[in-house]
Amino acid sequence: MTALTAMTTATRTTPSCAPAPDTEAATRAAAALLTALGVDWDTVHMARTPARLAAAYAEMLTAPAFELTTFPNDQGHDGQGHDELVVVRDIAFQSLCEHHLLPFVGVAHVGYLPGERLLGLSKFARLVDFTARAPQTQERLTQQVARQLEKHLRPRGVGVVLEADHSCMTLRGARAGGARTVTSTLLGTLRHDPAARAEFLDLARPARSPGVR
Ligand SMILES: Nc1nc2c(ncn2[C@@H]2O[C@H](COP(=O)(O)OP(=O)(O)OP(=O)(O)O)[C@@H](O)[C@H]2O)c(=O)[nH]1
Ligand SMILES: [Zn+2]
Repeated sequence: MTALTAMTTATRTTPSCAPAPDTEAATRAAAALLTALGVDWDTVHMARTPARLAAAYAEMLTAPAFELTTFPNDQGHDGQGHDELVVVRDIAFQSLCEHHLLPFVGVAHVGYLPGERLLGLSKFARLVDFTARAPQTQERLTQQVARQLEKHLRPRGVGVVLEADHSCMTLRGARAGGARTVTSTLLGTLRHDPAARAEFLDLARPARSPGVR
């Protein structure tokens, strides 16, 4: 099958989006919050700060729609398709912890053992970004990315590893600067087959500083 044919037989799925934010109401609320916190924002320099704050949160909470394009997995040797792991490492993401609405920022390593469908490579990053733009916990974000891949690709296995710095834990509160949280969700063969699990986790191994074992 040619690449062109594969394109024409790709299936596309547009994930559903949250309703558009009411930026005027958010701006009024941001002004009230700053006032309640004792911040004198009604100055030449800060007059637009409530609007900027509202816009910043609206941007961080609004997921851009995209199409989750998949292709038939029939282009390998003898039309057998690709039957080994596909892993996209180091996908930068940012989200907001649902407890403090402060950012947690890190990288995602996402992979799968293909079945009948292959995913367009850019869609790993789009799916992570789409899922991250909401009040989240790292655990739920990890699981939601994995479940979306399972639902749309019906692969033999899925693996997702996220590493992130939570600013609610590093910039305030515990002030555990440098602490990094690692979460994983493994499904199908990657969960149950020890060799496949080990191979995926090796490929998705959290980055280590030079000299750290
Ligand atoms: N499991 C999990 N916890 C998170 C995540 N993001 C933030 N938290 C935690 O949510 C908890 C909220 O705890 P609370 O005691 O209600 O909030 P708090 O008084 O501000 O707690 P401190 O952060 O310890 O000062 C904190 O322990 C946060 O570190 C996440 O993605 N997953
Ligand atoms: Zn938090």
